[in-house]
Amino acid sequence: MAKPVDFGTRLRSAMDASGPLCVGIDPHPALLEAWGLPNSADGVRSFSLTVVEAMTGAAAILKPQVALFERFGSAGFAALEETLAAARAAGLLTLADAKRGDIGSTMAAYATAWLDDSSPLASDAVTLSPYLGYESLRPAIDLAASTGRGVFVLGLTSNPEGPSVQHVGGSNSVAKSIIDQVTADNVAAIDLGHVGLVVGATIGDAPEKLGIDLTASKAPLLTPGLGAQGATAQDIAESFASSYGQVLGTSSRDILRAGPSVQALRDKALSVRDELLAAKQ
Ligand SMILES: O=C(O)c1cc(=O)[nH]c(=O)n1[C@@H]1O[C@H](COP(=O)(O)O)[C@@H](O)[C@H]1O
Repeated sequence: MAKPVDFGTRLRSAMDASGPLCVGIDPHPALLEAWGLPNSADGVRSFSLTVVEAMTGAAAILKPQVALFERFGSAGFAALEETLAAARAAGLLTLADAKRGDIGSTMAAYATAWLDDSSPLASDAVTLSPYLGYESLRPAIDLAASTGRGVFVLGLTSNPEGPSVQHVGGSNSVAKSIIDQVTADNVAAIDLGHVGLVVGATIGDAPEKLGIDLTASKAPLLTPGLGAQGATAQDIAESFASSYGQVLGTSSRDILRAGPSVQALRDKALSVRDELLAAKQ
């Protein structure tokens, strides 16, 4: 069988075609209510399919937040499967925000669930938590490589509690050690590698303070924190500087609040995308 095109190449093509934007599908109860939808699996399905329709051609990738589907059990997972299938049919990449991380043998099962062609939940990429040690993620990193998919490993997260773990060690910080290992996994990539990093839009000068070189990592950089958590495209441009070309700006509530009108959602996403493009230095 022909080797699949690698994730970094597929993501770069999508970013070139539609802009450097990832739209989160986070069907929170308050958003469902604002959209006039029930707080149920049916409501979540309708919400998510509307986002897929609105974002076709306006975003490079969609990021369904798995917990907001999972809360409805099997019916919620069915809605997630339908959402992933609709995105695929529309030519949109998908990033399952599941934040998985476990001992290697269990990690292999998580990898199969989110990254194997045979799984109904197969996505183009999945978010991973490296707290059990970066190498414990190996089954997912390797399966992603062999199936043309990607992973996004938490590096410097957007929440205020993140530094209490990630900055520990100063110039030899926990975050730097994770990012160094991502860099090693992406070494053969020409442009973007298949191992992405989650680096919040809210991190300020943390990379500089911690001596972290995001550019050398060749990682696609997912930057939550834009919009609802207070960060702007300009903040991202300042924090990321020479790695800005790797940035995939991501926003959920700030864009989703424009719904339920498909046109209003699309217009809002396009304006966030244009701000990201304009902030490029
Ligand atoms: O991995 C993530 O997506 C993530 C990492 C992080 O550091 N911060 C963060 O906010 N996220 C997710 O990104 C989304 C942000 O949502 P908004 O704040 O509504 O834009 C949520 O789904 C979070 O779970």
